[in-house]
Amino acid sequence: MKTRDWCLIDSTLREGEQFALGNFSLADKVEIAKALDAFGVEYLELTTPVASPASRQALETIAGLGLKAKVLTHTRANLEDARVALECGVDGVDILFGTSPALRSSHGRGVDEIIDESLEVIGYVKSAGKSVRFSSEDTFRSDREDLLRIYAAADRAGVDRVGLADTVGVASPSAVRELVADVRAVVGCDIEFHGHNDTGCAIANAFEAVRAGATHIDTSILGIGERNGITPLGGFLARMYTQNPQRLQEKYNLTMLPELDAMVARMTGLSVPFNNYLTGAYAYNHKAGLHLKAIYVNPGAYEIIPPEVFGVTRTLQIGSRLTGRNAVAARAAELGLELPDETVRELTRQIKASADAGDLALHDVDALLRAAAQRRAPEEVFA
Ligand SMILES: CC(=O)SCCNC(=O)CCNC(=O)[C@H](O)C(C)(C)COP(=O)(O)OP(=O)(O)OC[C@H]1O[C@@H](n2cnc3c(N)ncnc32)[C@H](O)[C@@H]1OP(=O)(O)O
Ligand SMILES: O=C(O)CCC(=O)C(=O)O
Ligand SMILES: [Mg+2]
Repeated sequence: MKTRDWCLIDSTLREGEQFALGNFSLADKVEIAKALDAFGVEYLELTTPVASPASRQALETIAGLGLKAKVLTHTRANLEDARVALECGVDGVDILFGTSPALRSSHGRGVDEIIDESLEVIGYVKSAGKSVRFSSEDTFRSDREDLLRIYAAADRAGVDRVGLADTVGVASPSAVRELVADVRAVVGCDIEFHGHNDTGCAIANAFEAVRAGATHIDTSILGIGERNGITPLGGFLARMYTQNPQRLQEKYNLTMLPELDAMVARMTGLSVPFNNYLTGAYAYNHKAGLHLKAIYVNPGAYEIIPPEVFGVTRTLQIGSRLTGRNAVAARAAELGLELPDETVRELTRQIKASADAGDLALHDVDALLRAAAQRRAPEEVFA
């Protein structure tokens, strides 16, 4: 399916800092910013400089690095916050205002006040010649008419982008598709989507947003953010790779992904999750006999994305009770051993029986195969 061109706003340095363990030092932040820039993300979003002295220092430092990626910061719809943001040398300011009943009861503004205060900040940032985005926080629990009125007003005021934020992860892919299409009908500017993963839809929702006309997608490395986080960079790119592999490879240095995931894992003191998209330890592990047979013939049989595209490698787990004779024969061939079919079948039976008490490591499988080959005349073993 043809989609509008889209780009990434990586928010590891803003949403990711809101992750429980996202306590990055200045050196960490600079390392993250440089790595994401080398990867090719188009925008970096950083925490508001009014959050703390170190937040301001990080924003000034990263805005001054001369990166190719544009540096944005995320502020309230508040003139003082915007003024400080501009002082820090950012390329653009992402402002937000909660529009749902739950958030309006927290900040206390009605729709007209939200519009008035936001337009003042939009005008202020535009007059400084910088880009500005308006996002309605908790979009998917907000009244549709209010939302469209607010977005249309922001668009008329010259905002560069409007943002839809699934702040609590309640949206489904069809809800995202419908709302992005409705917003697309009332604004001419770009549309951004920010999706939380509380109900496991963050990647699918970002994907539907793009298909419905969104141009900017928020991600973070490993998906870190408030609670269980947002659309993960790697998982979203895996989804988009299936749509247009060539375009993705042109846009980003995809083989850097394992490095990015490992970097944030190290900085947060966690491991990359075992089942992580693309870079998890077992994301390219093949175990069952039927799978192994097909993989030896054609890896695409059980892989939608070749692992080398994202700089990872596949593992074939041959020493389990689920193994099959084709896998055992293929491993023997890889070792340069030629074994008759009956020997391979017998070895397969042995491996299965042993593995019932625990998987055999590959070197144990290899030892069995070599021992079987040695029991035969050398001239029969090596063709
Ligand atoms: C869904 C999200 O992730 S939104 C982004 C969240 N990011 C952050 O919160 C950044 C880190 N935050 C901070 O460091 C602090 O909250 C600060 C510096 C921004 C503000 O600190 P404080 O002045 O101490 O206020 P506090 O955090 O207690 O309360 C938030 C204030 O902002 C107001 N506010 C909330 N949203 C907005 C908004 N979109 N625009 C303007 N004001 C807002 C609230 O009404 C409240 O002010 P009030 O007490 O006068 O009603
Ligand atoms: O500003 C935005 O679009 C998103 C803010 C945010 O982090 C959220 O609503 O979850
Ligand atoms: Mg968020």
